[in-house]
Amino acid sequence: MSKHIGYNYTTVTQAPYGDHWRNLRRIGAVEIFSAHRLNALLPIRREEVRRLVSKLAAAGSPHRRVVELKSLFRELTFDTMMRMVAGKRFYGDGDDRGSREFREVLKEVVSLSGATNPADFVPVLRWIDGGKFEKTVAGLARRTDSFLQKLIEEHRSKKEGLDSANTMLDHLLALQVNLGVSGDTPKTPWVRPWLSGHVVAWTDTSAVTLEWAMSNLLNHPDILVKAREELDKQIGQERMVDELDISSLPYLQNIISETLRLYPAAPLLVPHASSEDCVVGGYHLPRDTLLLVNAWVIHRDPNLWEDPTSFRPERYGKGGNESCKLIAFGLGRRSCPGAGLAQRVVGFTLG
Ligand code: HEM
Repeated sequence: MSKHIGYNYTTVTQAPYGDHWRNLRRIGAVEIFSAHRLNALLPIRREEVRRLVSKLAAAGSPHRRVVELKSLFRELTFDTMMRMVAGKRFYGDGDDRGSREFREVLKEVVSLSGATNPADFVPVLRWIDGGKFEKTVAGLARRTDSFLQKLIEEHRSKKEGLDSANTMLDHLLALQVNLGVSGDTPKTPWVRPWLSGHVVAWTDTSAVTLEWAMSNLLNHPDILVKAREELDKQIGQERMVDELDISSLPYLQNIISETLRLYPAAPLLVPHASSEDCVVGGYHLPRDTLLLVNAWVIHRDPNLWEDPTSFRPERYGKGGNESCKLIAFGLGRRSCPGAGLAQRVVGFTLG
C-alpha cells in the first residue's frame, strides 16, 4: 500500500518522520486546517448539511418511512470533502462516470488500507499469493493518480463550472507557484501525495462515526431525549444548529466522544514503525518494527473505564479526565490533523 497508493512513502500518512513529512503537515496546518481556512469553507459544509436535511425530510414524508442513513451520510461527507478540496460534488449533480469511478476506487483503497495484507507481516505469503495483492494495489494507485492529475489540470486551466476560488486544491497550487515550483513533477511530488493522503484518510471516517452516533442515539432513547432537550434549550426549535453553535452543546460533544470511544473509525489507528530501538510497554522494539495500536481494546479496557461497554456520554461530564484517555485520533506528532474538521462536520450534522 505505502509503495503504490502512498506514492512510495511520500503521502503524509505513509511518509516516515523527517523533513518531507514535516513540510506536508506544515502546509496542512497553515494552508488548509487553520481556523481561518476552515471558517472560510463553512458555507460549503452548511449547504451540504442542509441538502441532507432536505433529503431526509423528502424521504420521510408524507408518512413515516424507513430511511437508509448509511449511504446518505457517505454522500454528505464525500460531497463536503470534494467540494472543499476541488469545488465540485461527486454525488447528486456531480454524478458522472468519472466521479462514480473515483468513488469506487477510493472505496477499494480504503478497504485495503490498514493492516489487511497478511504478506506485510509474513513475507513468505507474498510468494504464495503470486504478487496478486500488489498488482491490485498498483492498479488502484494508477487510477487514483490519473484522477488526481485530471483534477489538478482542471484547476490549473480554471475549467468552467468549478467553484474554484477558495478550494484546498487551489491553495495548494498557489503555494506551488509561490514556492517557485514549476509543476507537480516527479521531482516535486507533493500535491498529488498531499491530496491522496488526505482524501483517503477523510473518506469514510466521518461517515462511519455519524452512522454509529445515530445508531447509539436510536438505541438509547433516554440519551436522545437529553440531546434534544439541550438543542431546544441552547438553539431553539425555530433555527437550524450552526457549526459555530456546537461549542454550546457539551452533551452532544460527549455523545460524539462516547461514539468514538466504543466505535473508533480507525480501530488500529495507522500502523507505526519504530525509527530507532525503543521500549514500549516494557517490550524491546528494534528499529523498523511495525507497531499496531489497538484503540478498540484500549477504549474498552475495564482497568481504564468504568462499565466500559456501556454507552454513557455522562462519563465525560464529571470533571474527571475521561476524554484524555481517548485515542480515536491518535496521540502525539502523528495524530490526526483532520480531527478538528471531523468534529465540526460530525457535530454539525448530528445537531
Ligand atoms: C472521525 C473522523 C476521523 C477519525 C476517527 C480519524 C482518525 C485518525 C487516526 C486514528 C489517525 C492515525 C493516528 C496515529 O496513528 O497515531 C489519523 C491520521 C490521519 N488523519 Fe484522520 N481521522 C478522521 C478524520 C480525518 C479527516 C477529516 C482528515 C483530513 C481532512 C484526516 C486526515 C488524516 C491524516 C492526513 C492522517 C495522517 C497523519 C500523519 O501520519 O501525520 N482524518 N486519523
